[in-house]
Amino acid sequence: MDANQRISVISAHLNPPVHLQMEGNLGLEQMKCRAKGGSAGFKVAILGASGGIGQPLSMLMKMNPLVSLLHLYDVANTPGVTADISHMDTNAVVRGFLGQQQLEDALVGMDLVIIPAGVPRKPGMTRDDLFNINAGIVKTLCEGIAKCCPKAIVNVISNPVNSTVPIAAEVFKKAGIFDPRKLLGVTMLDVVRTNTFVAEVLGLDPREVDVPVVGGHAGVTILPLLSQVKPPCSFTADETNYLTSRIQNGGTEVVEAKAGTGSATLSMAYAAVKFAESCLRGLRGDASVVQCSFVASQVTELPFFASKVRLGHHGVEEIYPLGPLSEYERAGLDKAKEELAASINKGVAFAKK
Ligand SMILES: NC(=O)c1ccc[n+]([C@@H]2O[C@H](COP(=O)([O-])OP(=O)(O)OC[C@H]3O[C@@H](n4cnc5c(N)ncnc54)[C@H](O)[C@@H]3O)[C@@H](O)[C@H]2O)c1
Ligand SMILES: O=C(O)C[C@H](O)C(=O)O
Repeated sequence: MDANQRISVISAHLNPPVHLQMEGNLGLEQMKCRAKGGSAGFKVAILGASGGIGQPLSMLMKMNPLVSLLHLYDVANTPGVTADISHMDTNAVVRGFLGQQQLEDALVGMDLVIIPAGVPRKPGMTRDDLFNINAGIVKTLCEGIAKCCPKAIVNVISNPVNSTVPIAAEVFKKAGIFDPRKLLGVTMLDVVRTNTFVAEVLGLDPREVDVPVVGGHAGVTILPLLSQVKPPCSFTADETNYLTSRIQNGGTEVVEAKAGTGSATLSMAYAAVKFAESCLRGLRGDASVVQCSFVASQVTELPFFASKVRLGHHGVEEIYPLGPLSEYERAGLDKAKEELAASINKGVAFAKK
């Protein structure tokens, strides 16, 4: 870097870097080069970065060595969050973007876009009660993605996931860029919770436990396949009932404990980073990266369904079948599919309006 460039970088840092139009002669393209630094890495945008999930998620992604450039976008408070996180002495370069007029700059060139933008539940609400506000937010953000980074992998966190993922798909179809491999609804928190609760019952370290959770991300659509638990073991009927109910109501447990101040944020940020890291490892070409996710699918007759997927260079490379189900799980699957069908249709109808 020559002296002029150094002066430009210093002056940019004296004025908090809220957007990429740097002073001096350091333009967007050069900035992207600098952001790559000496080491290879992926470019990741977080939309809704100032929120309860967005802030810890931004912090954890800044700590992730696979990330070289981190764009933090929100309609509020990104200057402060960006200034704060940018002081962490990790590799990723952080840039903030505030408000709709900076959405496109936030998205250009991104490899992975994570969307936790939108309102959370309060006690007494279902995730579907968030539809009226969050559907429009996700639609607008996905229109930006379609225009500015149509090849990016997209991780949708905003609820109701069972509807927001179909909305995103419709937006991408309308723009002519839909690639089902690249759109992933984040159901990782259900897996994280399941592993934790199962480990409690079995007296194991949760890191040793792995249970697939299929279906969707709301109430009865969250279907843990306890019969497929690793390490293999069996549960009594009471244990199965207790675990299934606790897993399906895990979100509500947090919403009620937070008593009107929001829903899961910290465990969600943890789960989102675990999932995003798997997507990045897939992009990098790591073998056998498998997670559960709500994706366009032919595993059932529904157009979207959560199940185990293998992640690779293009996103979802393979979707695994559900495997053998217990009678209890088969009954759960019927209930899950009925509710899921309605949520998917609602999302599609909204996006087609
Ligand atoms: N998929 C999951 O497992 C899961 C888990 C927890 C929460 N959630 C969902 O994630 C969403 C966010 O939850 P939270 O607790 O972080 O909420 P929050 O209210 O704390 O934060 C949401 C953020 O989104 C921003 N925002 C609003 N409109 C925006 C727009 N048009 N563009 C960009 N940003 C915008 C807000 O300014 C805010 O910073 C909720 O819908 C919640 O239900 C999903
Ligand atoms: O429960 C919620 O509303 C948030 C999230 O979907 C969760 O599962 O914690």
